[in-house]
Amino acid sequence: MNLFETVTEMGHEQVLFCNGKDPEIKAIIAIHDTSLGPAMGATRLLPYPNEEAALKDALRLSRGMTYKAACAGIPVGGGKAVIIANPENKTQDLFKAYGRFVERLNGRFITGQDVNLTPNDVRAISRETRYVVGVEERSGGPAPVTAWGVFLGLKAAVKFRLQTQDLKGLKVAVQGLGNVGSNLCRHLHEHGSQLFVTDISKEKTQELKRLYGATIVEPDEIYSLDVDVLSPCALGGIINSETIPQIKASVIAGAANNQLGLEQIHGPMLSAKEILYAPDYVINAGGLINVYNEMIGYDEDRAFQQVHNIYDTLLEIFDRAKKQDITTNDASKQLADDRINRARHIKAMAVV
Ligand SMILES: NC(=O)C1=CN([C@@H]2O[C@H](COP(=O)(O)OP(=O)(O)OC[C@H]3O[C@@H](n4cnc5c(N)ncnc54)[C@H](O)[C@@H]3O)[C@@H](O)[C@H]2O)C=CC1
Ligand SMILES: O=C(O)CCC(=O)C(=O)O
Repeated sequence: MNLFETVTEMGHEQVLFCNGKDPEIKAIIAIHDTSLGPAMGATRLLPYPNEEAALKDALRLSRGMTYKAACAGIPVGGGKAVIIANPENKTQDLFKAYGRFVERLNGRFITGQDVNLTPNDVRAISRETRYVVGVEERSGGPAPVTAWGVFLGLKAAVKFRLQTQDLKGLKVAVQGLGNVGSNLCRHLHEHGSQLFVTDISKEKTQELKRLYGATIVEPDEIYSLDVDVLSPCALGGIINSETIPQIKASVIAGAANNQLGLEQIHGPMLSAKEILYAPDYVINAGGLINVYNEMIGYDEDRAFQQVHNIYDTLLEIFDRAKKQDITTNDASKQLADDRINRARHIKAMAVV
């Protein structure tokens, strides 16, 4: 990878390689754009196959955070961090060392809990830095709010594509029954939808069957189900050249970040199949909205009100895509770019 060419092309302001020996730490903090405010983005920990994969993840996720904040109308920028480690080897000292790197950025980057971090790990980071959000004691953790936003976004997509507001009897396939996916299933069940679920954890699928009468399917069967909606709530990159031909759902609306393998190839492939894709960083903005509210003084009513806007924002994006005959992903980028450029313009005017 040609590093400077890549970050220039993607528009990153800064990429920080955090390296330490005692305790051993390898982490990457990517700050994409701070035009709207300090960069916000949670930290994930994964045993990446190589350093390039970790860097690519950090770069793409942080860019997604810039678009997420802009589309949600939240005055923060986009950042994200990855720690390269096996979850089995994580220690409180590792997170404290990581927290010191975050602190040294002096508020340019504010982080929280993503894949493989627990509330306890976030607490360890917060011992070394003020710039942490998503602490359970303050706002209850972001996942329930994210799930509510995904539920509203799914409703908007169903309204636009299937011309109905009624979710009763709607067949929804949910991939990943973690913190977000399980809460989403609860909302869908309460609205009478029929659930088809998968997870690599048998315990989680059994629990959803017990609670909501969900039909359990194997992980590789989830794409080809004859359902109305496919809701990816596990991993990124799962909408790709291999899975798109299998998909029978006419709506994709889920929480996972970076769902499209390659945006410029797989976005148009979905359009060609008339599958309506709810851009991930728009529909899953509830977590960011929640932690932003925590940062400015938590008010649950205000946070939920801001999450409600996801419904209208998605309808606006679907409409824009239809009118201009572009992908929904490109339409959401347009919306984000408009807002970011306006903020840059106002800043430039203030300097003159
Ligand atoms: N937690 C939040 O507030 C937010 C989460 N997201 C994204 O939403 C997704 C889900 O987040 P969480 O629920 O918090 O994560 P989680 O870690 O609680 O849940 C993920 C679930 O996916 C399952 N899974 C992993 N690989 C799978 C596979 N191949 N097939 C089926 N299931 C598989 C895991 O066993 C786990 O149950 C992630 O991509 C995350 O980045 C995005 C915005 C905010
Ligand atoms: O939890 C955070 O710090 C912001 C939310 C986030 O990282 C995400 O939406 O992926």
